[in-house]
Amino acid sequence: MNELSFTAVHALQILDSRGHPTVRVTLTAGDGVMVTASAPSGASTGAHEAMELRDGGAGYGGRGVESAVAGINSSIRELLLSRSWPNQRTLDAALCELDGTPEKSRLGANAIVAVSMAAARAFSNLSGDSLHTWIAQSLGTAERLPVPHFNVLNGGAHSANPLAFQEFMIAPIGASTLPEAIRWGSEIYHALGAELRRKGLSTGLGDEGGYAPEISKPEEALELITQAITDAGYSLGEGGVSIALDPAANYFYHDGSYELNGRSYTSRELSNYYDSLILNFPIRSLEDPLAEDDPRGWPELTAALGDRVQVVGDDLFVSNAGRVQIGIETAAANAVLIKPNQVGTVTETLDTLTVADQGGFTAMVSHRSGETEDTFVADLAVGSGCGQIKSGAPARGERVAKYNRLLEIADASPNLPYGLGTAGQKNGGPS
Ligand SMILES: O=C(O)[C@@H](CO)OP(=O)(O)O
Ligand SMILES: [Mg+2]
Repeated sequence: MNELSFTAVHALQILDSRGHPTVRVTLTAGDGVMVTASAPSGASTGAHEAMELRDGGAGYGGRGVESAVAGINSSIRELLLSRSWPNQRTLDAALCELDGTPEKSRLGANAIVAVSMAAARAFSNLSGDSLHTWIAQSLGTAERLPVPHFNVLNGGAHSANPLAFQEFMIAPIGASTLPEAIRWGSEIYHALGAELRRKGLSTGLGDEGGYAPEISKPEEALELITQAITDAGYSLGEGGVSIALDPAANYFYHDGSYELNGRSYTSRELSNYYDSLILNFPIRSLEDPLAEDDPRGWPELTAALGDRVQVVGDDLFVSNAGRVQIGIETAAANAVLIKPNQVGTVTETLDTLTVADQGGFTAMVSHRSGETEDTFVADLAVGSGCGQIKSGAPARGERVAKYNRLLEIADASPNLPYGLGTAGQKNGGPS
């Protein structure tokens, strides 16, 4: 196989969907082909995420995105041009070595992930395959079009409303094709808007394009969403549309207890509360139901609910293979959320997917709340064959960029299967 060489490396600052600066990089390969990637950025972050160089955040040394860009245009540029590259793993390892810190804080995880994703595009071009097929070949997986999990109602750190839970997602698991799933999602999103207008509630949006009405109880949100699903003409649950929640519990965990609905919950009480929500609503997946600093709570919750719902670690695992391995050994969850910028390179992201799969965990590929028009995660979801993606609401450019990329892939590869696949088999849904 040919090795990859580069003739130019250039980074610049662009804006993300929240209007904050972020990094875009363009690499020119030896054959003249240019590839680009941009780094997203989270608002509700795990303590163990790789560290981006970001403006204004505490603990970032005030160096900001400008230094991330400067690092790419100097030392990373020098590294990439200094030799040819046999594969992604070698290139990512060299980036990590150049950074030299465990959390990628010197060059910045935002600089490193943008370069790593652009390099993956260059390697896929060199191999003559699409990015998703190159990912599948790197992982040894079968490609699959994932079930989109549309975040139609926002709370928590992604909105100003009093709702503690961060994300209320709809998953058209009963659709038979990806285009159909996307149509269902968009129809339900509009039905929800109409429902909110009828009730005199705000149709203002949160960070991920979902509505952010002034409601405070999760049950109210779930009633509105199930009504919208029915109004749009779809059935609830298997064969129709299921619901996934990301409470992002770090953000309502204070001094050892969970503060929501005007009271305090222990982790066991919160687990019982989720149990009642699961009984009353067609919920298939619960992400970060507990805080990352509640190590005893996670295995208890997973033992109680894990045979009925997917229990996904996001802030808990931060897409880190070592942390997922511990999660598997302690049965702390049964699934992992995959965000390349949480861990910082494509190679580490793929390794985490492999560890999860080997340990019997399912995986869901995810965007960040601060996004760009980059569509890498759409290809990652297809190539990994994990069967699930979340990319916000079916509205707003930076969110639909990913769904539109999935539609493009579906159009170009009509024989790819659609659906949850093993993610459904392990968690009670149809394949
Ligand atoms: O918690 C999450 O899952 C994400 C993405 O939806 O949010 P953020 O990017 O703010 O961490
Ligand atoms: Mg999350």
